[in-house]
Amino acid sequence: MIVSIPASTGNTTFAKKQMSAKTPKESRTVVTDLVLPSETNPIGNMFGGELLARMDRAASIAARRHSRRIVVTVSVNHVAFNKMIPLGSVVTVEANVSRAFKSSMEIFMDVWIEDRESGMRSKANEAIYTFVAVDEMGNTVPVPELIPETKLEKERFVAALRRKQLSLVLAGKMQPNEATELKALFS
Ligand SMILES: CC(=O)SCCNC(=O)CCNC(=O)[C@H](O)C(C)(C)COP(=O)(O)OP(=O)(O)OC[C@H]1O[C@@H](n2cnc3c(N)ncnc32)[C@H](O)[C@@H]1OP(=O)(O)O
Repeated sequence: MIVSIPASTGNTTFAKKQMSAKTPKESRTVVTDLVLPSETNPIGNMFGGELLARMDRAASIAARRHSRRIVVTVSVNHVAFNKMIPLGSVVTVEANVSRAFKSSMEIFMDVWIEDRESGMRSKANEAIYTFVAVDEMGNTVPVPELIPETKLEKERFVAALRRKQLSLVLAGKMQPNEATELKALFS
């Protein structure tokens, strides 16, 4: 997904404010919607592609709120379809920026479904996408730092560098011997 917002007002105070470090809760994005018949497979469960699209939209909003720039999906790093999501389910995608690098942001998504009678939520899926902030010409631009606050945010922040290196190695954009954080796991 590509999301566009006005990139600059030409006002330096505005630009500085855009670049100050932010916490995950400042860009947290929660999207709740039903599963309709047109979004299901022949056995009445939600299509994986529909969920991927919903997650892409939620993640792009979180990345845009964090960076206040145009953001594009550069990589879908991890998706786990752990649980079927039946027709009529109420599905909530919660997207949090887990780490910001120079121009890229890792977005961690937790997907929940809600029991109709009890209202209890259970975790159905999770996914990790990477977005990059760009200008109107498509050139990468810097993003604000992320300051994790909770224990979970701190864990995801630390692991994000390993995931970035793994993603870059798999994409052929980094040599395995340069992936120092990844190698440290095995030493
Ligand atoms: C048709 C479709 O693609 S539909 C999906 C919509 N998305 C798009 O259209 C995006 C298409 N891609 C692009 O325009 C370009 O690849 C860009 C602008 C995203 C990146 O351009 P690049 O020349 O690769 O820039 P560069 O190599 O500097 O990478 C930019 C950042 O992305 C990171 N990155 C690049 N590829 C990956 C990857 N596979 N996994 C994780 N991070 C990645 C880089 O590490 C870098 O991060 P940093 O600046 O935070 O250190």
